[in-house]
Amino acid sequence: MIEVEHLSKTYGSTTAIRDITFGAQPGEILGFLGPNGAGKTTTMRILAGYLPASEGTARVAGYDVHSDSMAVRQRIGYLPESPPLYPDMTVQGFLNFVAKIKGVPADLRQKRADIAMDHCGLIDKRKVLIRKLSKGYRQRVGIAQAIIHDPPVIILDEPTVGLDPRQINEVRQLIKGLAGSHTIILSTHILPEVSMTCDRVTIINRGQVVATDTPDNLTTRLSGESAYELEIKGDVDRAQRLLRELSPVRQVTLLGLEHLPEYHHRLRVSAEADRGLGGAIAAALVNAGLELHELRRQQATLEDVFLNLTTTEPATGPTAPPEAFAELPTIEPAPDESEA
Ligand SMILES: Nc1ncnc2c1ncn2[C@@H]1O[C@H](COP(=O)(O)OP(=O)(O)OP(=O)(O)O)[C@@H](O)[C@H]1O
Repeated sequence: MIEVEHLSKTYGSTTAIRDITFGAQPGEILGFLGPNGAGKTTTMRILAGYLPASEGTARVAGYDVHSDSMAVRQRIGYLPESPPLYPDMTVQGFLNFVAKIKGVPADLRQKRADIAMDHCGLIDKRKVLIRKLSKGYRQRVGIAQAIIHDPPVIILDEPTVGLDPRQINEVRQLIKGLAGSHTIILSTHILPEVSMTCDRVTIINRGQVVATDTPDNLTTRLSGESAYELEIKGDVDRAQRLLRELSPVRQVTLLGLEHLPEYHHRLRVSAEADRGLGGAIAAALVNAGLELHELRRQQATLEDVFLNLTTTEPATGPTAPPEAFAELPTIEPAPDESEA
C-alpha cells in the first residue's frame, strides 16, 4: 500500500533523510519511530505530497507521490504535527468545509462529516467552536479532517504530542479503531506508543532507516544483548571505569539516586552478549574492594533496541538544524518547492 524506495531529501546543505526504504501493508499500523530531527516529518510530508523528494520514489496505493500527486492526496489523510484548524468554525462547519476542499461531492459531505465525527467521538461537540475545545478534542478534529474523504491511507505525525495521559489513551484507541480498514503510518518518538499501537515499526535515525520489524521481533533480535542493573556503595567513578573495561560491555549508565542510602549508586550495564557478564561484573567490583549490594539481569526492551540503534556518533548525520522550518500554513498548502 505504501512503498518508499531510496528516498532522500536535502534542505540546502542539510541532509534530512538519506536513501530510506520501507513499506506498509494494507490494514497495518506502521510506527515510524525516531529521535528529534531524525527525519520523520520530512518523510511524512513527502509521502503526503506536500514536499518534493530530492531523490528516490514513494508510491501510495500504486500512485507516485510526485508524478501522481493529486491521486495520492485523494487516497491519503494527513495529520501534520500542528493540525491546521480554523478556531472560529464549529467542528461540523469545519469538517464540511474540509470535505468540500477535498472534493467530497456536495450530497455526501454531511454524511462523511457525520461518519468522521462518529469515529472520532465528536458527535457531542459538533456545534462547539474549535477554539473552545481542549487540546485532546482538537486533535480528534485533526484526525477527523484527515479521514473525512475516506482515504485508504492515513499519515499521522506525532498524534499524541502534548496530550495528557487520558487523552493519549483515547487517541490511541481511536487510531487502533481505524486500523484494518485503513493503512496507517504513525510517527512518534514515544516508545510505549509503538508497542501499544503498532503492528510493525520502522526506526529512523539521523535520516536513515536502521530497522524495520515487529516490536516483538526487534526485542527478540536483541536477545543476544544483555543488560544488568546493579547497586554499589563507594567510588562510583572507579566502578564505571572498571565496568567499561570489561570486554563485552557497550555502555555503562549512572541511574538516579532516588530511595538509595548515602554513598550508594545505581548503574546500568549493557553489553553485546552476556558471555558470563554477571559473574565478570561481580568479580571486577568485589576484587576492587567495592561493595556490591544488588545485581539484576534485565530483559531487552523496545527501549533498549531504540537506544541501541539510535545512539550513534554524530559524524554521518544531518548537518546543523536550521533556525526554523516551515509549518503547514493552510489546509491544503501548495507543494513546498523551497529548499530552505
Ligand atoms: N524546512 C527545512 N529547512 C531546513 N532544514 C530542515 C527543514 N525541515 C527539517 N529540516 C532538518 O531536517 C532534519 C530532519 O527534520 P524532521 O523535522 O524531518 O525530523 P523529525 O524526525 O520529524 O523531528 P521531530 O521529532 O523533532 O519533529 C533536521 O535536521 C531538521 O532540522
